[in-house]
Amino acid sequence: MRIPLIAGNWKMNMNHESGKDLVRKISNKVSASDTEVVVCCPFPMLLEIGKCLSDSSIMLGAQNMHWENSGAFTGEISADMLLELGVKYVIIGHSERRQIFLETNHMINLKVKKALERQIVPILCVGELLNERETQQTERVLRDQLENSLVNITTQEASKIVIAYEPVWAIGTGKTATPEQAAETIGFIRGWLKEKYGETLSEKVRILYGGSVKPDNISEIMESPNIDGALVGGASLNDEDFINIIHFQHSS
Ligand SMILES: O=C[C@H](O)COP(=O)(O)O
Repeated sequence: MRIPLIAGNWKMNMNHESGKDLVRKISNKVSASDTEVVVCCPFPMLLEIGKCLSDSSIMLGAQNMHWENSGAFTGEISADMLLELGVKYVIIGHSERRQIFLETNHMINLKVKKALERQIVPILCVGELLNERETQQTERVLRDQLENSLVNITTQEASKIVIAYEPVWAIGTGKTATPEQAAETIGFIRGWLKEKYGETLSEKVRILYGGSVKPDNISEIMESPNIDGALVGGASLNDEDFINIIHFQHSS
C-alpha cells in the first residue's frame, strides 16, 4: 500500500511573509491524514517556513541540491545544509533544471545518490518534450532518463525514491496530460522499475504526476492505481487550490 503524496513546488515565487501566510493557512486545514504533504520552497525561506511547519504534519522540501559535501561550488547548497534546516524531501532533475541550467542525467544521478546517503528523499523528475511525444519517443526518453539517473542505485536505495513524471509540455501551460496519457506513461515507468529492480520494489515506489495539476483535474488523474500523487507548481501557491488538491479523495 503506497501512501499518496502531494508535493508543492513554489519554484522562484513567494517571499517570507506570503510564504508563511500560505503555509499557516494550509497547515490549519491539513491534519495528519492518509496523504503526505510536502512544501518545496526556495532556499532562503527554508528556515522560516520550516519553523511554521514544526507543529504540522506537512514536511519541508527543497528544490535542488549539490552532490558534493562542501567546497568551492559558488551558489550551491549541500545535503547537510538542507538537513540542518529540517528538509526531508528534495526535488532532483526538474525539467527546468535540466533545460535552463543544463543538468545532465549524470549530475542528477550524483544528486540522487547523495540525497539517499543523507536520508533526504529524492523526488526524481523525468518527462518528455512535446516534439518527443509527437514523434513517439516518450518511452525511449524516459528509459534513458531513468537508466542514467539511477546508475548504481541499489534496490534498497531505490525503494526510498519518489519519481515524478512531468511531461514538459504540460508544465505551467494549462495543458494537462489526459488521465489516459498519465496512466499509460506512469504504467510504463512502473514497468521499467519492475524490469530493473523486480516486482516487489516496483510496487513500493511512489510515482507522482506533475504538469498543470489543479483542484478540478486531480481526482481524474488519481483514478489510475499507478499514480500515487502529484507534484504541483502554480496551484501550490494558492492556499485554497492546494488544500483542495490535498483533499482530492473527498472531492471525487
Ligand atoms: O514542479 C511542478 C511542475 O513543474 C508543475 O508545474 P505546474 O503545476 O505549474 O504546471
